[in-house]
Parts: sequence; C-alpha cells; structure tokens
Amino acid sequence: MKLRSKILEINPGKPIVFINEKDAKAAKIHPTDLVKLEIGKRAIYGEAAIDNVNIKPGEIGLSGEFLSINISQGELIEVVPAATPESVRYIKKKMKGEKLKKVEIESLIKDIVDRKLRDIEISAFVTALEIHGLDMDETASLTIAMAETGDMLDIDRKPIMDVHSIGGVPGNKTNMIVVPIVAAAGLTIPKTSSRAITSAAGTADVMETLANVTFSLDEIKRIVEKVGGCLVWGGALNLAPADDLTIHVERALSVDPTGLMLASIMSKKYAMGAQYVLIDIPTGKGVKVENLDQARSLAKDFIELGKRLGQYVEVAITYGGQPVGHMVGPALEARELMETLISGKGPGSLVEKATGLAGIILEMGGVAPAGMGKKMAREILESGKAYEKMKEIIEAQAGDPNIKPEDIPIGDKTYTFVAPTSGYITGIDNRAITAIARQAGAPEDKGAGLKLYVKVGEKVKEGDPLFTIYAESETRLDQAIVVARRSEPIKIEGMVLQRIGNI
Ligand SMILES: O=P(O)(O)OC[C@H]1O[C@H](OP(=O)(O)O)[C@H](O)[C@@H]1O
Ligand SMILES: O=c1cc[nH]c(=O)[nH]1
Repeated sequence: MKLRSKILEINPGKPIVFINEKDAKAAKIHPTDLVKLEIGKRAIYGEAAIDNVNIKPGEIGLSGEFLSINISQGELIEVVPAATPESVRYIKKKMKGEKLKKVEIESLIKDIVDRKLRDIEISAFVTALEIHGLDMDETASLTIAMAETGDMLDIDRKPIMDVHSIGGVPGNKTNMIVVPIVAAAGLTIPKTSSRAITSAAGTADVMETLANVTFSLDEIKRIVEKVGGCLVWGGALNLAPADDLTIHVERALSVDPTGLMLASIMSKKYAMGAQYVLIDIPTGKGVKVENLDQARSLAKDFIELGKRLGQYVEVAITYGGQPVGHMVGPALEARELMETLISGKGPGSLVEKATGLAGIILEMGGVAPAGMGKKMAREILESGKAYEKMKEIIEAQAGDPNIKPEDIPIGDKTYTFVAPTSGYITGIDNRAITAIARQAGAPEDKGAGLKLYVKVGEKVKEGDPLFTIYAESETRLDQAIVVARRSEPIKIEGMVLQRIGNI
C-alpha cells in the first residue's frame, strides 16, 4: 500500500509508524507490528501504531526518529507488514542455552541496528544472555559485529589511551577526573561513555550537566585533536550503534549480562581506535562483581578479548563495597567532581581511585616510570593542571568552562534521614542507595540523587544526618522516601555485634 509521509514532531524514543485504522486494516498491519517502508531502493523499519486523530487515510505518520533517514514531507512510501527477521530464531537458540555462530551473531546485531528487532525481541535476547551467557568466541564475534556495524574514529595520534568502568557502584564519577589527568599529562584519551545502565548516573549523564555530550565523529576528532581528550556519550555517535539500543533495554531491567557488557565496552574502545585500555572492575557487595575470584576471571576475559582485537588491556580491580565519594546522581556527582578538580582535594575514595587509575594509564602510556604513575597523577590533580584540562574539555564540548560547582542545579525537594541510634556505620547497601536515587528521578532528572554524610567505619550519634535525598518533584521525593524506609541503606551497629550465652 502506498501512503504519503507526514513527519511528526514527536520523538517517542524509537521509530514509530502511525497509520490510520482504515489503512492498517486493509494492509493487515496491527499495533506494535514491525512495518517495512520501501523508499526507492531503501527499506527501513518501524513499529506500527494506530492514530485516527492526526493521520488521515492515505497518510503515514513518521516519528522524529526517521528524520535522519532523509525522507521528505509528502513522499509516497510503500508500506507493508515486515516478515519476522531470521535473527529471532537465533534469540530462541540462545534461550535454549545453545552456542551462536559468528554469522548468527552478525545477523542479530545487523537486525538490531536496522531496527528490525523491536525492544520486545531485544529484551528477550538480553534475558537469554543474562541466563546463559556467551563464551569467548561468541563474545569476540559480538564485539566485532557491534563495532563494525558503526563508524570508526581515526585520530592521527599515538598512543591512543582509554579507560572504562564496568560500573555498578553508586557515585562512580571517577573517570571524569581520570580523563583530564591523563590528557593533562599529554596523552590522548577519546573517552566515550554510556548513560546509566544499572546505576543512578552514567558518566555521560554526569558530563551532560557540564557540557554537550552528543557529537558526530568528525566533531569528536576535532575536539580530541584540539584538547587531547573528550568525555562524550557513545550512543550519540554512529559508533557501535547496537550498544545504545541494547543498553536501553538493560536499563529498564537493571541488568548487565557479562558477555554483553564485555562486548559493549570493548566495541566502543575498538571503534575509538584505542590501543591501550584500562578496565575498572569495582568489586564488592551489591555491585556487578561481588568477589575477587569473579573479578579476576572477568579481568582475564577483558585481557583475552583485547588480544583478539589487537588492544593491550590492563584491569584494575577496585573497591566497590560502598559508594565512591558522597554524591550520587548526575548533578550532585558533577558538583563533587568539580569541587575535587578545583581544589585538588576531595573524598578519599574518589581521589584514591581516580589517581590510582590515572596512574596506571600514565605508566601504560609511557609518560610515568613504573611505580610512579599514581604520584604523578596526584601532582597533576593537586597542581590544578587537571582542572585546567577539564575546563578545556568542557569548553571544547560547548559548556561553560568557568562553571562553579554551586551553579550546577540540583533538586530543590529534599529530605534528610538521621541516625536512629548512636554507633558505627558497618555497611552501606549499594543496591539500596541506587534504588533510592533512581526512585528520586535519577538519571533522567539530572538534579535527583542523594548525598551521604557518612561512610563505613565512621561513628555517628543518634540524630546525626545520614543522607539527604534530592528530587525535582514532591511525588518523586515521596516515592524515594518510601524506598529508603523499606530498605536499610545505612547500617549502624554498636561495637558489640552479638551476645551469645547458654549454648
Ligand atoms: O553503573 P552502571 O550504570 O551499570 O554502568 C554504566 C557506566 O559505567 C561506565 O562508566 P565509565 O564511562 O567508564 O565511567 C559506562 O560508560 C557508564 O557510564
Ligand atoms: O559501557 C558499558 C559499561 C558497563 N556495561 C556495559 O554494558 N557497557
């Protein structure tokens, strides 16, 4: 059936094809069906929705997501129901726990990128990976397929360094301090980040409170050639384009299957042309990797995958037993890291982790002698050189380089929890902290999150503040308070943990 295009000024987050019910019935198209649009020799795909208000018979409404495809207003388009993609069979194969072949993985990734697989099928794929995993051959095929379905950055500088955290720990704004330290030392570090997956703030969400994170590859190249580094959102570029489409589903489920995580991270590093990559694996209770054995095994996988991609990879297993620093949520984290960069001092956990990671990269890149990287990283931070470099990066990414931490807007609806009893902080529940911050609206509401006043091992008196929740709406604040009351985000105990007698 040929219908006339009507480009709509709406962006539902995925390509939606709106059809009048009369035409839908005639063409045998049902709501949520996959629809194929034939425009000359091109075929593109979207999900069907019925709209009798804005779309007349003979018209087809196309959501803003189709704009990049170069369709003009009023163009005649052949609209047909699409056949079920072959890759759905491969998803079912993985659901049964079978190994996928390279060609099957390539076909799956191509179908995700071409939008032939809808969120419902991608979600089944993510779930199958969460349950059955991928072996190293499958992971390598997935990584290369994810990278090669997109563009590759080609920067004429050597060496190209990169850093990536597997995430999972609340308040992990560390790489926003690592990147300016490394770039200030003269190394090139084109850092791409994803938005939050399981946490309340991905690095791209935090950076977005300070500058633009959405650039084309040419723009990234110009930024990196000018200032030596960047902090951009991987999903904005046509770089490993399947990554953001799968992350969108992972975020809703708050899962990050290991094989997909390896491919997601390493495909972005591969596409950016990184030669030396440092991977941060936060390890501890309530994060993605809970013990050292699991961390070492994952480290081996990253190193092996790097070898297959021609990259030199090192891994830092870092302490993830409680949040990094005191702030959780995009704007709050941005305030904390900018305060740290400006003063050269900050919470011990943040400064230790950032200078430790940056130090390893400085040694990998050959600008610091072995064993001296951390000291050099700390000097760069304390001397203000890292802050000066961050200002350059913010300016190159169209932000205000002179922004003050207190100018970064945070939620004005707040609620503070206080210690119900005196004692020592014996635990901070990472999962509960993330759940509270997300319920408060993070990462979408940039000002939402929470501020911790205490860390593990510290002493509190009854009535001392433990943490403040920040939200941008009363409703979100109330919901976050309920989540906080239901969980025990901060554990306080006296020095006597248990009394046992009469055994
Ligand atoms: O904690 P969750 O949300 O699961 O993980 C996602 C975060 O981890 C990585 O951090 P970085 O960019 O290396 O700093 C990703 O890019 C993203 O920002
Ligand atoms: O970029 C990232 C980070 C963690 N996990 C992923 O899947 N991707």
